[in-house]
Amino acid sequence: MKISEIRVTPVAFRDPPLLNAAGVHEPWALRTIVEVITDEGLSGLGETYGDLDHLQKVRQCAQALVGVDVHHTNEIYRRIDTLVGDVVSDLHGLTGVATKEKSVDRVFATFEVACLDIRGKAAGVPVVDLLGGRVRDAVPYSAYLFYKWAGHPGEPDDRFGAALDPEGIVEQARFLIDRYGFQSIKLKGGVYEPAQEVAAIRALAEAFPGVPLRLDPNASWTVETSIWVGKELDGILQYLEDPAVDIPSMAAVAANVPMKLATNMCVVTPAHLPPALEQGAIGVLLLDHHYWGGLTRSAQVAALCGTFGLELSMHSNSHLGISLAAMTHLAAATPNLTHACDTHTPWQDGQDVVAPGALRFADGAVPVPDGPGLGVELDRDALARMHEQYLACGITSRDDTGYMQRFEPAFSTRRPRW
Ligand SMILES: O=C([O-])C(=O)C[C@H](O)[C@@H](O)C(=O)[O-]
Ligand SMILES: [Mg+2]
Repeated sequence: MKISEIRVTPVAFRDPPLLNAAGVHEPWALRTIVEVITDEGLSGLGETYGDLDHLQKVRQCAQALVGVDVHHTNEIYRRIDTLVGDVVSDLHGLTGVATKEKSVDRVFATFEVACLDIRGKAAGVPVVDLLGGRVRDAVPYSAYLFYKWAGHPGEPDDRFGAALDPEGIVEQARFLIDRYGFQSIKLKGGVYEPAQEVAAIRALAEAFPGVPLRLDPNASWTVETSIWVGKELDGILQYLEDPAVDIPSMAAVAANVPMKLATNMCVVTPAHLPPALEQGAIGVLLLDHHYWGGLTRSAQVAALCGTFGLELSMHSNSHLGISLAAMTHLAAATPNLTHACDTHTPWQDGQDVVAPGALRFADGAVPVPDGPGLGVELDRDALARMHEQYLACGITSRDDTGYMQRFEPAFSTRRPRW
């Protein structure tokens, strides 16, 4: 089953003004959709970041993969490793440092997912079966709360409304839980003074007793502030995500707070695991196949985490249904991924490049799609429409900070901020 063609299509979709430590989400989020087609006429789907420098690398690598068998992912990795010469970093900086290895893994991941989609279709089995088979029929996700403006400046309010204080955050949680049935809650912090974010978590604990809660300020706090927050939220947080900026400061926090620390920022590539383990910096790793090198490599990292006593959750950026399907197959096949995963799906509010039906939420969980491969089909009209949106929207790389500075020129992403 040799690759005969790869189509790479950047797309844009509406995104609400979600606030984070880097600034605020722009009106359009970007993704790149990859279709790998084989000489036998089977095709597979991948989804990845839409930032221009990453898109260019995906395009360049796509050409170099024609002729490779879809089973030969080592050869696919080798070719991509040769081509991805320099480091690609996120402008928003919310997924940790950029390294050469991570840049290669980020490009490779989308092709690996598409190859697994093809291999599943060829064998007549879902991708989860290529990863060892399901250990759960449905994958729990958490309600991913954000402080947010009522709407983008100059536009009408969106359907989610404003959430600028603890009451607004509780209201947002109710809105998402009523619609999706989520049974865990994550609050994106690093936006307001830590005391306000502590108050928001306390308000959530009161409104949703017994529901696991997490807080993620994206490395906005000093070690001292992180320890203060950790002690304030003793017995309330399930885990505290990336309070401090690097492995040594996370280790200093971990030694002094009662709950486990989680990360998708200080451990983002295999080379970060040994120092993080040695220093006891984290108790939970947020996997993300988009930068951990695809589904198979993520499963290997998960096994390693099991060996070394790290718990697992899953990280998410703004994404569409191909990614949600891939995340769900991976999580369904990963026995030690016991925490509910992050997803931005509710914020995309039904916009998608995949045909409706295969993916749905029931009680906050996504049942593993049954069809062969990823189990999702491309909606070509939606793809064309979202590509037109990409061409028209004028955004080519995510820049939460630049967008925020249009409204608050003094806004700074200094870390730690508090
Ligand atoms: O640390 C995290 O969980 C993230 O960085 C997830 C997303 O990037 C989130 O912060 C966002 O989209 O603003
Ligand atoms: Mg995080």
